[in-house]
Amino acid sequence: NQELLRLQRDPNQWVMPTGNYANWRYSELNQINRDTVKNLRPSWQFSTGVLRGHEGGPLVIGDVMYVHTPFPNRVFALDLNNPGRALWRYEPSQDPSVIGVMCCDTVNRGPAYADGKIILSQADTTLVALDAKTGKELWKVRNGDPAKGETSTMAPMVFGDKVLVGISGGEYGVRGHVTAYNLRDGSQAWRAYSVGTDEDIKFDPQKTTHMGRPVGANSSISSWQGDQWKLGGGTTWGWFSYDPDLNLVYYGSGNPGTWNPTQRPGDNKWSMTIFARDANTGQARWVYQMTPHDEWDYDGVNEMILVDNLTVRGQRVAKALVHFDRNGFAYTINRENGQLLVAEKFDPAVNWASHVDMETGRPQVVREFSTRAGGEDKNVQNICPAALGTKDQQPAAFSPKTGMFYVPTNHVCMDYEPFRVSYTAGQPYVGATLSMYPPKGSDNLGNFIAWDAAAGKIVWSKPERFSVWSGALATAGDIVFYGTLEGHLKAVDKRDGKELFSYRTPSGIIGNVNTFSHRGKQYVAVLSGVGGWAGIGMAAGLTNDSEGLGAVGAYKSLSDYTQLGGVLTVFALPD
Ligand SMILES: O=C(O)c1cc(C(=O)O)c2c(n1)C(=O)C(=O)c1cc(C(=O)O)[nH]c1-2
Repeated sequence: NQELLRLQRDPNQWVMPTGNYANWRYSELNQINRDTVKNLRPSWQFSTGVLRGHEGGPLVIGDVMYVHTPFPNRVFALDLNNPGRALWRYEPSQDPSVIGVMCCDTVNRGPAYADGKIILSQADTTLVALDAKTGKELWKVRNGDPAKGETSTMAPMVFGDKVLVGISGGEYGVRGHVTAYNLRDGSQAWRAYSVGTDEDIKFDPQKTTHMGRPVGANSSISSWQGDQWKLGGGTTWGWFSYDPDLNLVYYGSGNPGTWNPTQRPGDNKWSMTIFARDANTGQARWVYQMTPHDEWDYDGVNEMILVDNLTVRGQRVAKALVHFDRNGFAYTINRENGQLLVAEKFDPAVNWASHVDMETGRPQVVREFSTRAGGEDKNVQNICPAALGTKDQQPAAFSPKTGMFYVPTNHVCMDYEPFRVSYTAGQPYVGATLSMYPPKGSDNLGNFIAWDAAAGKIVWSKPERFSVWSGALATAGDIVFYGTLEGHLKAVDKRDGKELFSYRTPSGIIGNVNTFSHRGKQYVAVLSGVGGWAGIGMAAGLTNDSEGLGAVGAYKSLSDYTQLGGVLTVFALPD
């Protein structure tokens, strides 16, 4: 989209949830920097009136800030010339029964902006375009059916004249897809499934490649038993990135249907897969399946960060993609052709696989931590990472100034007991009982790390009491921001992770930090409002340790530090 290509270069604005098409979450602004950040103060705050987990962050277009909420998915257009005053408010009417089929809290990762429209993907899968000036509905379309467990939490993205959106419901046997709608009127342009026939998944058996080779005919269906692919999962609830020169969009697919691996033999393609698709047609150029035949719920949906000119073991790579997967491996890939360059653990605790075979691309699974090796109803213990991964949806930041990645991570292990389930539409299709805890010898559940994607190495690591469930922001001020589940907004030195600033906001932070400037002054904005999978105990009022798929027990003490409540805080330096 020409307008977005232009606007994403303007550091005064924040025009898409990911910062730019490459998912950098980086800003050239440097008024707030290593020396001045200690003076940062809240400038104004805004309560959203919604209690559950607030993911994503506000967009800033010109003089207007657009703030969204979890279900019921309110949107506020706030006037930056009169901070906190709403120019308009929008609240869709949605059947609240959708709340019951959202796996991991009622979160929403933010709307998209393009061509004078704000595009929101509601929990009930309605995609609605609003007039950015007035908040009036311009068009809306239904992308899925909550009665079958299809919901939405993700941020849509606009490419050219289309808006692309995915779907949630991997815990309900939903077959994932991404769908492009025409920005003009909401009519459907194309839809590509993660699993299914070559036509459904938009693969060309001869031209679409995996590890450099054509995938061949029926690559997905032949990797499933019988009709199981129809409940195959591979939902698409994470982030999109886009390379305008290659005209390719990148994203990952989630877990295969049912968490009980014994019930679904085969590689379960193309769940747990990175896709590179043509933005005009949806046709797949290349794919890479990170976790064939998943046994741990390591959804592959985390963001793909696009960087240029990396030198990996002496080889110059003009166009690379870096991805921190739930499975604990960080991948560096040639984004033109899908060639695997680096796959290394980004938490030393990761134990389910010894390494990734660089010839086949397959992780080498350690038998002791295979959840199917002992059959059903066997409790496999001390698997690291836990199902919520070494990193979940919380996005990392990239600084072109340092060439480093700044990654919010989880440091959590699990016991996993698979059991047999049968499918009923709209009912959980999980088939595993979990408990979660920190790795042996650790008492912290998270780390904030800096990562070198060419070498595949941690540069520094800063422990946090809880998982870092918020998205990072790197700036030209030589600092990196992130939020903690206790509710602190922190700024650290990009060189060594040394804490330079910490401020306690009213609730735990699972939102993504961003920055903008208005009338010559730099601001930093973040949503507080604890929740998400890590905070599901508090968000949904669950108290039994095994509830929330095992997250309730692990994060039990969170309520000693924070309480629910959505608040936007905007920070600035004193005049
Ligand atoms: O399979 C799915 O469709 C699906 C959807 C979502 C979601 O939409 O939020 C999550 C997950 N899976 C998931 O596995 C997960 O760890 C997770 C964490 C969160 C969150 O926002 O904290 N959502 C989701």
